[in-house]
Amino acid sequence: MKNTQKGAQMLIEHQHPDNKSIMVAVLGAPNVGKSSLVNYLLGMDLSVVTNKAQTTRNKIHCVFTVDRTEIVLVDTPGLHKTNQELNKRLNEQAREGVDGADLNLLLVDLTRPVLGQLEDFKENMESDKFAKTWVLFTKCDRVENYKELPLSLVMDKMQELMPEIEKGIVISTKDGTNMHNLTGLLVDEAAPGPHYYGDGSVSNKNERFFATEYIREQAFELLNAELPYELAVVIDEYKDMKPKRGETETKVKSHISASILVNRPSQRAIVVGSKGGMIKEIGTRSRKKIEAMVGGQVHLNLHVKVSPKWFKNNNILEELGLPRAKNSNRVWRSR
Ligand SMILES: Nc1nc2c(ncn2[C@@H]2O[C@H](COP(=O)(O)OP(=O)(O)OP(=O)(O)O)[C@@H](O)[C@H]2O)c(=O)[nH]1
Repeated sequence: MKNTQKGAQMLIEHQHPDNKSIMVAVLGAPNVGKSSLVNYLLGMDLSVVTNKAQTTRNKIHCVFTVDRTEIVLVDTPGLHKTNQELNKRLNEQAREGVDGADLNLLLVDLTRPVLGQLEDFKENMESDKFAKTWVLFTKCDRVENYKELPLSLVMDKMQELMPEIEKGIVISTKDGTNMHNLTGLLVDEAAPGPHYYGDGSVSNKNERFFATEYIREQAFELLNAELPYELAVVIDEYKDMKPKRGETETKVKSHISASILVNRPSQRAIVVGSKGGMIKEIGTRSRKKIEAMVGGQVHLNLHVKVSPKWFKNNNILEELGLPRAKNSNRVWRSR
């Protein structure tokens, strides 16, 4: 997906001799605040955020620049113990996220026991080798007197468990604690070289991908309990209509038909809601977000389909960008 700056000028700019870049994997357990961090640094709501665990299902490159430094954040699904096929593939996405990263940001939630989160991370990552890692202690706005916590002792223990850990930073994306500081540290850490994304892209994923994400995000927000985890969104049709003569670019209409897949017929009834109220609300909310992304009007058609055990179906998982085998879709060059 691209930002609005002119392509040719940007291609020249990305070759500038003063350019620097860094690839940063954003890792941690479900719900620790990975996507919130990415969106904060990006300055836009690109990655989906909900209060439910396991919202992010794909590794997503999110790109921003500070002066001549390009920072590529790789948002990843939360790592967790699992035997289920879908969850195994989510873990695989996170493992691929560290592949080729110059730096890992390992997020641990200050409102939960922190050492346990690190132990789980090491176990679920199934690797003994990591790039340089910084621990980000998240959600400090929710911890009274966090400054009095014995974090240097915790850091010593963490470094014993994982020697790649170089430093720890307390942050909050709610009140901005240390976010400016973190950006500066990332810029300092970047190495001289051309930008990975010189064409103005803000992500390696396209608008079609984010359309499914925003529909799923709204469904996650609006539906209760366990249902969201048995739900997926696939696009059936995505058509950009050219503006008619006299119409401005901003009036461009996209026609999107998408299906919300559920596992059982009873779930279909919940997603449709009484008199279609729930699906209508999911549609209205996600359409607004997609319109903000594409900068034009969107006509969104949503259907709910029962697709039993879709989360074990290889074809559907592949369509959702979750291949079985280790299969990196990196677009950057190695240094
Ligand atoms: N109070 C507070 N809440 C936060 C902060 N960062 C994230 N949250 C909340 O924590 C919840 C999870 O945030 P996400 O950014 O979706 O977490 P994630 O790690 O990407 O989650 P997964 O996609 O499940 O792996 C959301 O309700 C956020 O609003 C923070 O700094 N302070």
